[in-house]
Amino acid sequence: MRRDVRILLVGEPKVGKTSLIMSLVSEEFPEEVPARAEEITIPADVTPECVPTHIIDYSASEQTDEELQEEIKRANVVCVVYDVNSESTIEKIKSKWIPLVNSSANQWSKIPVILVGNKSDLQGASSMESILPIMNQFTEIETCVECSAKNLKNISELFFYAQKAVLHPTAPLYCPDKKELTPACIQALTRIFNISDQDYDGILNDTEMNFFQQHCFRNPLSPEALEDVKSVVWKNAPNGIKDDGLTLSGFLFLNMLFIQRGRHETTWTVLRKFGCDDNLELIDDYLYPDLQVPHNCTTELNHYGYQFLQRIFEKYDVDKDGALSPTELQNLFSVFPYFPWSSEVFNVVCTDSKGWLTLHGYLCQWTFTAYLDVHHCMEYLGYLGFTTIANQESQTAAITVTRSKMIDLEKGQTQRNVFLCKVIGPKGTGKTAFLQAFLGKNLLKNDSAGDFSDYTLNTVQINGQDKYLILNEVDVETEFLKASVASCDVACLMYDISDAKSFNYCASIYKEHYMESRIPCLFVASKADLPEQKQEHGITPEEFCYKHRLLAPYHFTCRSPEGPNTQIFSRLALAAAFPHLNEAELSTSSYWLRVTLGATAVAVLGLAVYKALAKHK
Ligand SMILES: Nc1nc2c(ncn2[C@@H]2O[C@H](COP(=O)(O)OP(=O)(O)OP(=O)(O)O)[C@@H](O)[C@H]2O)c(=O)[nH]1
Ligand SMILES: [Ca+2]
Ligand SMILES: [Ca+2]
Ligand SMILES: [Mg+2]
Ligand SMILES: [Mg+2]
Repeated sequence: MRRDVRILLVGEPKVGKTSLIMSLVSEEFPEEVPARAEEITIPADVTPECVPTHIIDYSASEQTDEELQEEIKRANVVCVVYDVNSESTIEKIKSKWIPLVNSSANQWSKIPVILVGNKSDLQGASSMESILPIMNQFTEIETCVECSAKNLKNISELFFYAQKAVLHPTAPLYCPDKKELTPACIQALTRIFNISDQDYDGILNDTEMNFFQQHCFRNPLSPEALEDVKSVVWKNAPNGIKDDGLTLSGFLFLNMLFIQRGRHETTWTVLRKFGCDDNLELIDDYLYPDLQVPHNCTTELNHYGYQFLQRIFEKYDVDKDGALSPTELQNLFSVFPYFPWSSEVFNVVCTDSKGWLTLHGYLCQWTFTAYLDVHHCMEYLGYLGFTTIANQESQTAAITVTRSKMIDLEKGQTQRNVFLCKVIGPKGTGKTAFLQAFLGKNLLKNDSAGDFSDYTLNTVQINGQDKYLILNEVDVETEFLKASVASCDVACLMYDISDAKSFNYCASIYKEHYMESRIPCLFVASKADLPEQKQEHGITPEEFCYKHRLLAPYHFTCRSPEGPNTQIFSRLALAAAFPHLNEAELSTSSYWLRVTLGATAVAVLGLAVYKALAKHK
């Protein structure tokens, strides 16, 4: 909504423009007036809409045509004044004044016009007969009013209408020609209806209408008023009421009625409460609230966020099967201007056997967006009506910004719930298979289809609590690893047991990026079902890890009868959550490490022996 209003009065000489302004200001009719009144400003607190308002006079005897055009450009609304007793001043409305206003305004937005018939005290018959055809011809005319500067009749009304035409314009909402709401208005109101229809039965029941009323107008609706509203709709639009509640068409009808009765401000209040600007687009302040995320801090959904999102899931899971079918998901996003999630999503988080998002997968996806792209996350929450339903000032209430990781490291504990793990290794090592295994999907069995993302996300239990772990695969060959890419909560360096060159990459990545850092590291030996090749590195991976006080490489394979072993993911999460423990733990337990190192060697040997025996069969 505009923060000030500039009203310009134009019209033929001697119709009474200056007198109208003087009458408003002094509350009495001035017998003598100058040709042109000084610009006056009415302070916000004495105007009905509480917006400072400037009133500007025009006089042909004092101003040039250029000056007039300049003033029209600066005006927010133009009052074309005529004399109700003078046909020639009425004729000039369409032959001169409205074309002049239109040609001065910029081509995209027409300046609203109000027709003001002055000197009604001298009037014989009403001028309405001559005025109505003009109103029909020019849709930019908001309204017309007959008044008298002499009797002080309708003077404050005139300025009130002018103010309203600026603050609550008709044009975006309503086509006077077709006598219906504009498509943009229908779209905006439909979104509002869908958000307010909390149980998603297509009807606003009494509770939902009260909630809506409270949200928009901060006051409750009396039971009588509620019944009145419903009966007005029922009488005029019978399919506007169903099961004693308001349907979407009833809701649209009601808003049209407000507008037709000149109560635009009611519909505008509703639209603005739900974030619309004067063009019926959601305003930036609403979609992108300011949120500062300092360096070394991350963003997570908090319980307000999860509670709201779960509610939305349950609302749209109409068949209550615990998963969102494509149609259900489509409906969930019906309040969005575009579909926000690509098909990749279905390979980033868990789905059911049909490939549909379960509540768990859905919450994981939101967690993911909140962590990696918090501004989009808040934008989406805005479309979904978070502030309305959760009764919060802005979407920032759904987000927790974690404290700096430096503090976590100092204190030796973290309040974070979401951790980022980089899975780094040469191309073809099996990173994607590893990432998909985290979702319980076996790439070798073609459990998953479609586009793979470089990310997967799931929950992992740490000390009985669910934590989110994000895996992000990074090919080391394609781009030389940048420090910013290396940064994470835990690094998973992956080499291919069957490729003699692959460990070299991991070893150099480790030395370059992690050896001196406080980021815990785990080595994973992939394709553990294949015969192990001797790595072309001075020392064996086991020796390398031992030397650098790391856990021995974890052997991982997707090709085992019982499917991939997922224990590694708990290990990664644990290392991410307790980075400070790792070094200490490892240095005091080196004896035990040596034991596990030995055990691994035997296990590998065992496998090799088995393979050799199998060959001989
Ligand atoms: N009876 C009657 N006379 C009015 C009314 N309003 C203005 N007049 C008279 O009409 C004449 C012109 O009024 P102005 O206010 O000077 O008209 P204006 O439109 O400002 O004229 P310009 O500045 O020359 O363009 C004056 O004699 C006013 O007293 C009214 O409501 N009723
Ligand atoms: Ca409902
Ligand atoms: Ca469902
Ligand atoms: Mg004048
Ligand atoms: Mg890959």
